[in-house]
Amino acid sequence: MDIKVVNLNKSFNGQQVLNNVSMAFKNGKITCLMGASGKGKTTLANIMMGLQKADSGHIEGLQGKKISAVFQEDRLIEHWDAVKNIFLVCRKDFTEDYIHKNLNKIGLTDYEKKPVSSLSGGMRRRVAIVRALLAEYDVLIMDEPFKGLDFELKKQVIGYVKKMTEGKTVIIITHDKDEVEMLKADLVTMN
Ligand SMILES: Nc1ncnc2c1ncn2[C@@H]1O[C@H](COP(=O)(O)OP(=O)(O)OP(=O)(O)O)[C@@H](O)[C@H]1O
Repeated sequence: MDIKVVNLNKSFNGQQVLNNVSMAFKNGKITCLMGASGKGKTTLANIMMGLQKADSGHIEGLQGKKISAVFQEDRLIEHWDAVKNIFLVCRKDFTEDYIHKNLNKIGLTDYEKKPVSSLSGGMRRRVAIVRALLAEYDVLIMDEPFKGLDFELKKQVIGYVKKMTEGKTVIIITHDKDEVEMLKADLVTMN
């Protein structure tokens, strides 16, 4: 079932952020959500994840679905290493060895037994991405997940995300048209 956002409204302190927003995300496909800063993309993602409540309107197609997420911030446990961060939330049938393989696949090296606080921004980003992808989910929501990765790395990580999410419903918030093309994703714009 597709995800349908129907007539969603949300205000903060009397300022309307979402004004009768309606849109759809295709089941089993990657859709990019674009729109100028401040248009409410993150707010919509938060409502989809149940982290915030809409003032009115509703969302269809998420009932009983497990959602995994990459937030704008990495939200890692700073004093734990990468593998421990991922192992905490990944599918219970995944081993530490499999986690290492996934980190290596997107070019991560020299991360072992180090607190993630000591890794570079691009390394931490990739840890957050692998953590989301190895969790159990039906729907994956990613808020500017590739921001800060250089072009070559972005290509590599996007290839990995595409492969790992085949057949899943994925929503990616981005400001970058190149990413939409590289992902061969559908595009939904917030006006
Ligand atoms: N908890 C909150 N309290 C008050 N205002 C908020 C809150 N969350 C978001 N806003 C406001 O809502 C508006 C939309 O914010 P949001 O982060 O959803 O936009 P966005 O489209 O994701 O922006 P960006 O592309 O810059 O990430 C902004 O004006 C923001 O200041």
